[in-house]
Amino acid sequence: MQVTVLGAGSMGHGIAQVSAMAGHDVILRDIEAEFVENGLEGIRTNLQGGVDRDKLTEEEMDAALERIEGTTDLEEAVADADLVVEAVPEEMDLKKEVFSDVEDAAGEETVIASNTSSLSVTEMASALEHPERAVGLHFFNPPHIMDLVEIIVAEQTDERTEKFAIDYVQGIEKEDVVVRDTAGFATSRLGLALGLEAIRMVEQGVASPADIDEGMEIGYGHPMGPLELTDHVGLDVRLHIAEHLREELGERFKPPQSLRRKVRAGNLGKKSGEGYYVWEDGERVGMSGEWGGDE
Ligand SMILES: NC(=O)c1ccc[n+]([C@@H]2O[C@H](COP(=O)([O-])OP(=O)(O)OC[C@H]3O[C@@H](n4cnc5c(N)ncnc54)[C@H](O)[C@@H]3O)[C@@H](O)[C@H]2O)c1
Repeated sequence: MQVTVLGAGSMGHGIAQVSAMAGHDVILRDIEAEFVENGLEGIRTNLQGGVDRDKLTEEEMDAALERIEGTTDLEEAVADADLVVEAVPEEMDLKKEVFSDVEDAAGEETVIASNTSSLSVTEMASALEHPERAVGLHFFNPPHIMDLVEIIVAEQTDERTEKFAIDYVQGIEKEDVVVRDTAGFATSRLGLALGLEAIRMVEQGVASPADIDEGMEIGYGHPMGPLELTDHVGLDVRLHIAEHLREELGERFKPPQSLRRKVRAGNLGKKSGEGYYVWEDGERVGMSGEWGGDE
């Protein structure tokens, strides 16, 4: 089938890659040629990494790359698409505009999906004349490594669309969980609850960030502790989602003061070089602030 991905950023290029690896024809669209090219370059780098680690053959890499085309032209990108997945920035107005523009240029049967990690798919679907074709496909970062896709069923999503989404996710060899469209879905809500509590524990001096993380890694088998994960996701992103969930679900998602302070100071985690840890060249080199340097 033909899959179109809108937005060639962190998530979009990965979604294009896993779709092409599963044999789909893929069009990757962004607003500037440079962004499209960066996305395609990211896919080449990921696939070459897979070849280097013997995860796939050179032939499989070439075949996947052959199936991916880049463009900046929205109409051309969606005209023949069976599935469009948007991975544009997390802003409701933009997502609604993109949904509506896609519907104007796509066929009647095209399923229109959002990779939102927290926004209401039901609200996005309301921008469509045929909202029953809308669904959420919440991929995890990075899509070519992470096995889960959360399928978000909006109020308007019909059975055909839900089944289509499940078949697509299984076809790209990912695991699906089906979740009703509620704030934070299943994974963002639980993941954030753990992250915010860990931040409050650091504020209260319960333990150092490294000890809290190690407790969850070794004691609970989490691949990464909640504070290091917060640094990876971005403190600004977590704050934004916490504010949204507080509004929708109540005070238990109230963002801790230290999270706000760090964001105001520009300490956004790995991407800025400091969050709950200090980062150099993408590596964790120590703890931030009062926990002073060494771990
Ligand atoms: N980054 C993550 O860890 C993560 C994980 C799961 C879900 N998400 C969700 O995925 C979506 C994208 O996030 P990201 O981190 O990839 O963002 P990003 O900023 O890396 O990429 C977004 C891309 O969309 C492009 N874009 C903007 N307007 C567009 C339009 N009208 N049409 C096509 N492209 C457009 C931008 O130029 C940019 O290249 C968001 O909804 C985010 O919440 C992100």
